[in-house]
Amino acid sequence: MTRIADLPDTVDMLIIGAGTAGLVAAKTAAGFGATTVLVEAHRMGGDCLWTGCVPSKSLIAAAEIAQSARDGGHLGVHVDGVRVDFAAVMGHVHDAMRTIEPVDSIETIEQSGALVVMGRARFTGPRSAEIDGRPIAFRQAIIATGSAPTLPDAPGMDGVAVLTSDDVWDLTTLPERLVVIGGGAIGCELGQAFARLGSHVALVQRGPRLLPKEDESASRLVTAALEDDGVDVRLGTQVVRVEAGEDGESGILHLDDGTALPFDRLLAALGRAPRTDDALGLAAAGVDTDERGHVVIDATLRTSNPRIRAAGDVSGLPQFTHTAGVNGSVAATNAVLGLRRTVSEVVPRVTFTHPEVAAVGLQPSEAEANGCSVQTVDHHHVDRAIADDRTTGFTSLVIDGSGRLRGALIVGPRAGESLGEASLAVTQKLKTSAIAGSTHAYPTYSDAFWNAAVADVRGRLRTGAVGAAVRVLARFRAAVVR
Ligand SMILES: Cc1cc2nc3c(=O)[nH]c(=O)nc-3n(C[C@H](O)[C@H](O)[C@H](O)COP(=O)(O)OP(=O)(O)OC[C@H]3O[C@@H](n4cnc5c(N)ncnc54)[C@H](O)[C@@H]3O)c2cc1C
Ligand SMILES: NC(=O)c1ccc[n+]([C@@H]2O[C@H](COP(=O)([O-])OP(=O)(O)OC[C@H]3O[C@@H](n4cnc5c(N)ncnc54)[C@H](O)[C@@H]3O)[C@@H](O)[C@H]2O)c1
Repeated sequence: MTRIADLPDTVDMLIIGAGTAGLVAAKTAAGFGATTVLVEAHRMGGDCLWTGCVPSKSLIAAAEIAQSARDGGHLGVHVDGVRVDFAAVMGHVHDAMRTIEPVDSIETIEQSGALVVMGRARFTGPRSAEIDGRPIAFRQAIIATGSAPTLPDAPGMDGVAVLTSDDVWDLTTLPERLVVIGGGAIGCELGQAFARLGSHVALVQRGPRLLPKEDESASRLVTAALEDDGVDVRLGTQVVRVEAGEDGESGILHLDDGTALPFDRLLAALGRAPRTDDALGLAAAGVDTDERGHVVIDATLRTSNPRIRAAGDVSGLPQFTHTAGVNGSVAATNAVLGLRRTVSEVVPRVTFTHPEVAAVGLQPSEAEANGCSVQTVDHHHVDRAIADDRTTGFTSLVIDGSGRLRGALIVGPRAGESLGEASLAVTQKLKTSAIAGSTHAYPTYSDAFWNAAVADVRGRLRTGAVGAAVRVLARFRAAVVR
C-alpha cells in the first residue's frame, strides 16, 4: 500500500473507488504506462466481493443443496431430516469472499503498476482533488464510487433495524420470519434463498409482478418457483406503516391492502442509489449528475468535465459487475490513449433464482416492434431437463428477417451458463444458420438453444426464394438419382 504522504503531487490518472469498475480501470491505465492512483475509502473489491455477487451466490449455493436434498424424492432419493446449520452456511459465504479477496487486493493491484491508497477522495476543482485532506492534482480522473442500497421510509421504519444487502451477511442466526420488501433481483434471489434455508419468507412487491425488468413470461415462472419454495408473494402492495417490536429488529408490517405481516427481520431490496453526494465534490469538478444522482456520461463514458470519466453503478448504466468491469476498461483506455471507444449495447444479465433467468439483447416482448420473430423451445422437450427432472423453463431466440440472432431469453437451471453463447452470437451478429451448423454436445441445456436455431433454419428452408431453390434441387436430385 502507498502512504498518502508518499503520493506524487500530480498524477496522470486518479481513480476513485476500488470496486470492479475502479480495479479494472486502474489495471488498464497502469498497463498503458499512466501514473495511476487508485483510492479506496473502505474495502478493496467493493460491492461484488463483500456485499453483492460473491456472498449472494454462495448463500444461493447452500440453499440449492438444501432444496435438492428435500426434493430428491422425485428421483427416488430420500434424504430424511435435512438440517441447515446457518452459522456454517455463513461460514461458507465468508470463506468464499476470503478466497476471492486476494484477486482484488492492494498487492495484486500494485503489481500491475498502479499506486493504491486507502482514504476518502473528494474533488476540489476540475483538475484537483484531496485524499483525506491531502491535495493531489490529476490530468484525468475516473469516478467509480458505485452505489448504495435505497432505504424504505414508511412511518415507523426508523424504529426497526432494517437489513439491506450491506449487512445481511452479518446475520449469525436464521430469521424465523423474514419479510423482504422489493421484488427485483436482490429480493427474489435472497427471498428464495432464505426460504430454502428454512425461513418463513414473505416478499412485498410494489408493482404487479416480480422481476419487472424481465419479460413477463420469466416473471411468471419465477413467481411460481418462489411460491413453490414457500415464499408468500404479495404483488401490487405497498407498506403503509411499521409497528416496531421491543427488540428493535422484529415488528409488524402493515400493507395498503389491509393485511399485516409479522416479521423477526426485515430486508429492504428497493434498488440502489449512486454514491454521488456532496462529499464527493462533483460540483467543484464541474461534473453534472441527473435527477437520480447518477453521473451524466456520453457513450464514451466522458462526463461534463472532459478530463473526468465515470464507470460502474455510479454511471446509471445497468448495475452489473461485468458492466462495471468492461466500462472501467473502456473509460481508462479512452482516457489514456485518447480513443473514443463506446460502451457495448449488448449487456447480458442473469438473475440467479431457481430457475435462473438469463437475458441478452432484444427480448421476446420486443420482437414484433423490431420486425423480429421468436423461436421458443420449451424445456419439457429438452432431454437433459427431463433427465434432471427440471423441465420448468424455456429458451427463446429473437431473430431478425435475415436470420441474425438479436437477443435471447433463457429460463431454467444453469441458464446463465448457456448465455455466453447467446451473447457471442448477438455481439457478432451471427445467423441462426451459424449456430445450427455448430454441433452442440448432447445432452445439455444448450441443446435448447441449438434446437431453436435449427427450427428457425428449417423454417427458412421451407419458405421464400431459399425454400423454392431447395425444392427445385430436391426434385432434380430425385429425378437423377435412380
Ligand atoms: C446482493 C447483490 C447481488 C448482486 N449480484 C450480482 C450478480 O450476480 N452479478 C452481477 O453482475 N452483479 C451483481 N450485483 C451488482 C454488482 O455487485 C455491482 O454492479 C458492482 O459491484 C458495481 O461495481 P462498482 O465498481 O461500480 O461499485 P462498487 O463495487 O460499489 O465500488 C465502489 C467503491 O468506491 C468506494 N468509494 C465510494 N466513494 C469513495 C470516495 N469518495 N473515496 C474513495 N472510495 C470511495 C466504495 O467504498 C466502494 O468500494 C449484485 C449486487 C448486490 C447488492
Ligand atoms: N444477478 C444479478 O446480476 C444481480 C443480483 C442482485 C442485484 N443485481 C443488481 O443490483 C441492482 C439492485 O437490485 P435491487 O433488487 O435492489 O433493485 P431492482 O431495481 O432490481 O428491484 C427493486 C424492486 O423493488 C421494488 N420496489 C421499490 N420500492 C418499493 C417499495 N417501497 N415497496 C415495494 N417494492 C418496492 C421495485 O418495484 C423493484 O421491482 C439490480 O438492479 C441489479 O442491477 C444484480
